[in-house]
Amino acid sequence: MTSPPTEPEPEDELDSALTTARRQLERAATHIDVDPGVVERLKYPTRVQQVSVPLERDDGSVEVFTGYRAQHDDVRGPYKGGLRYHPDVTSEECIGLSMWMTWKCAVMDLPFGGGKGGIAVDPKGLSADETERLTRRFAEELRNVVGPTKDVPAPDMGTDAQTMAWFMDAYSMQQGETIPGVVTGKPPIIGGSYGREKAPGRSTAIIAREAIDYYDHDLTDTTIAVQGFGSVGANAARLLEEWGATVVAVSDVNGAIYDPNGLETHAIPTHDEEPEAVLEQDAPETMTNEALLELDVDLLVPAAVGNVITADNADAIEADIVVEGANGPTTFAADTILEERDVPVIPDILANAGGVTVSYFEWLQDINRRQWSLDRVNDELEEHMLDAWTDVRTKVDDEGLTWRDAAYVVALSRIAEAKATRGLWP
Ligand SMILES: NC(=O)C1=CN([C@@H]2O[C@H](COP(=O)(O)OP(=O)(O)OC[C@H]3O[C@@H](n4cnc5c(N)ncnc54)[C@H](OP(=O)(O)O)[C@@H]3O)[C@@H](O)[C@H]2O)C=CC1
Ligand SMILES: O=C(O)CCC(=O)C(=O)O
Repeated sequence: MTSPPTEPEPEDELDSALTTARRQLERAATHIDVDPGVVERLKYPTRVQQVSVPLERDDGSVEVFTGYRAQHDDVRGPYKGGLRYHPDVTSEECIGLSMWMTWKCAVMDLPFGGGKGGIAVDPKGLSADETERLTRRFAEELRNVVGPTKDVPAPDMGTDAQTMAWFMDAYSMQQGETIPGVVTGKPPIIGGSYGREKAPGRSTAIIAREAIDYYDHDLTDTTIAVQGFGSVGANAARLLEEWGATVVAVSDVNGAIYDPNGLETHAIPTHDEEPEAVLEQDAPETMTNEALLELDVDLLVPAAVGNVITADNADAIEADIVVEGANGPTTFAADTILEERDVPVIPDILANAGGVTVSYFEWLQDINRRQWSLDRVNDELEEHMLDAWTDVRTKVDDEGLTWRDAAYVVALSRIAEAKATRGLWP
């Protein structure tokens, strides 16, 4: 078994999502009795499909973008995970993110494995028509690797319900029949689930609420800073405010607004409603994203991009609790520093798992051609999140693990047992 590095290493260059995911896996594996062969297999994806996606721009010129779909592991069910449109998308990033999806689905006990993909493109530089053409061509290029029983994409950064609608339509046209279950996160009118869009923010809020209670804080007396005001951050911030917390700071890519008396988060447009609008709102103070992370608040929710809490700023984090809304916001080295400083970090694979959980509900609805009410979705989500929280919390309490190690141990035990039961062929 590999020993985890004990000392944080300097981070001249930040680790890729893949390196971080592998280091987290190796560390977690030291806490359970797991076949080293299983751990070795889990360090690698089953496959990564790389495709060229040509796009005819609105001016008639042609540009070729690179797209990926990483499929990490499917021992527990079809690959599952989002499609990201962002300039920084790479093969390595998709593999790391697909590994996190494998653990996320397992920690939630969903019958899925992990996948992730995307296109290296700035979606803000595309018209709606261009985004549609790009998405349809991407669906065409991925036609052989996706499908309701193979690999089921969903929204992630830079994609949304409309993107999924185009993807589903293109795939259905290729197959000659309507197949809603090829993607989740679609609009409800074509088989999407009510509540999917807000689900990762909702689960982040639910887990934050439980963590606040666990550490003997009172939600109505809690100050919160949220980085990123998109699908995850805005919905988490708004719910936590509805539940009585004081959201003192939120941000978008350009910076943050701060009000020590609390912001009215429902009055601030989300990324979906109006990108880059946060700094235009009335607030007593503005600050950088870096300063937001270092605010002296009870709870910090990084909900934008990866690698924002690093060895360089981990010592300056003043929050009592960190709940990860984004995927991979904390580097491996920063995790170690925060552990030494007794700052609990509730990991992404638990906190933001509401998205994939409601995606699972959507997949069930599509297979059964039934639609659940929003109340049913939210009730079932609450139940699933509390079950997963209890599983992870029990490991924290009984074995003294960090929250991330505990979540990994829950996930890895389920995956390892499934692999042992199915065996390695040939
Ligand atoms: N959508 C989903 O279903 C799920 C998403 N996640 C993860 O949550 C994170 C956010 O995703 P999502 O909410 O969907 O994304 P969105 O695209 O909806 O929103 C992203 C938000 O982050 C802001 N942002 C972008 N770059 C930066 C930056 N460098 N610094 C600070 N803020 C920035 C954007 O600002 P602006 O408006 O100015 O562009 C926007 O407010 C990602 O890590 C994603 O993988 C996790 C689970 C599910
Ligand atoms: O809903 C899904 O299938 C995946 C969402 C996702 O990409 C994530 O949780 O990071």
